[in-house]
Amino acid sequence: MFSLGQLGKFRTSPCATFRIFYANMLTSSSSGKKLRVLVDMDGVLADFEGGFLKKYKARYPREPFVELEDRRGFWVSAQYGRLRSDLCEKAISIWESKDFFIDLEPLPGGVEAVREMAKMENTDVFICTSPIKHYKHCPHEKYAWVEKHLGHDLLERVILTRDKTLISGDILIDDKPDILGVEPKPTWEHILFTACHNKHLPADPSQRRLQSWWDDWRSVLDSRRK
Ligand SMILES: Cc1cn([C@H]2C[C@H](O)[C@@H](COP(=O)(O)O)O2)c(=O)[nH]c1=O
Ligand SMILES: [Mg+2]
Repeated sequence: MFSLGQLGKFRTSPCATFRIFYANMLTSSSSGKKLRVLVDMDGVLADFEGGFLKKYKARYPREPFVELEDRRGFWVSAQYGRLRSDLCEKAISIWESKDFFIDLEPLPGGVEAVREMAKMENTDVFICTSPIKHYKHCPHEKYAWVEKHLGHDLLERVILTRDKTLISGDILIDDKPDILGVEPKPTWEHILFTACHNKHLPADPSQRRLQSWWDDWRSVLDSRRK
């Protein structure tokens, strides 16, 4: 704030000076000083893998399946297709069904972490998630999941996109190891969130990880603050 002495040095009137001062304050807080955190949903906030396996076993009790500890690679459908070619379609039928996305359980600590981020000063948090192209249930249920677990206000912060490289942010917390799209140089640093399908990948010194929501995500955010 300015002292009265400092105000005397301004050529404009005190009222005009305060108007300029507050305008500058508003401009600087909305011009990129806040840390913008993008948080993925499936595999980061919502237990996609656990929910899939439970519903797959219930619908196809006699078919082979992959234990979560044996999961390799991001695409469930690809691994099931390698097990037996027709199982790829059976896997897809699970997440294309009504109530798949809304029924996903929250992953431990995720909802609490997002709620805390949303209250942090100088931080803007967004839920950044890719819907499936079979759009009958998924987009609606993703919004419903956010409302159910994070509350109505967080609906303002939902971004549905098939291409996360187009979204600007400082950090993207996501379980998919390779996040590609039309923008070759996304603005965010990708923090790889550990999941059953990516935990065996060799350590990559150029990519930071969060092992879970019990890991020190606050320090990761702080490390990107300007
Ligand atoms: C494993 C797997 C996932 N999907 C779909 C399901 C979700 O809508 C997205 C992943 O979204 P995220 O924002 O990257 O978490 O992909 C799929 O179509 N096939 C799969 O095998
Ligand atoms: Mg994900």
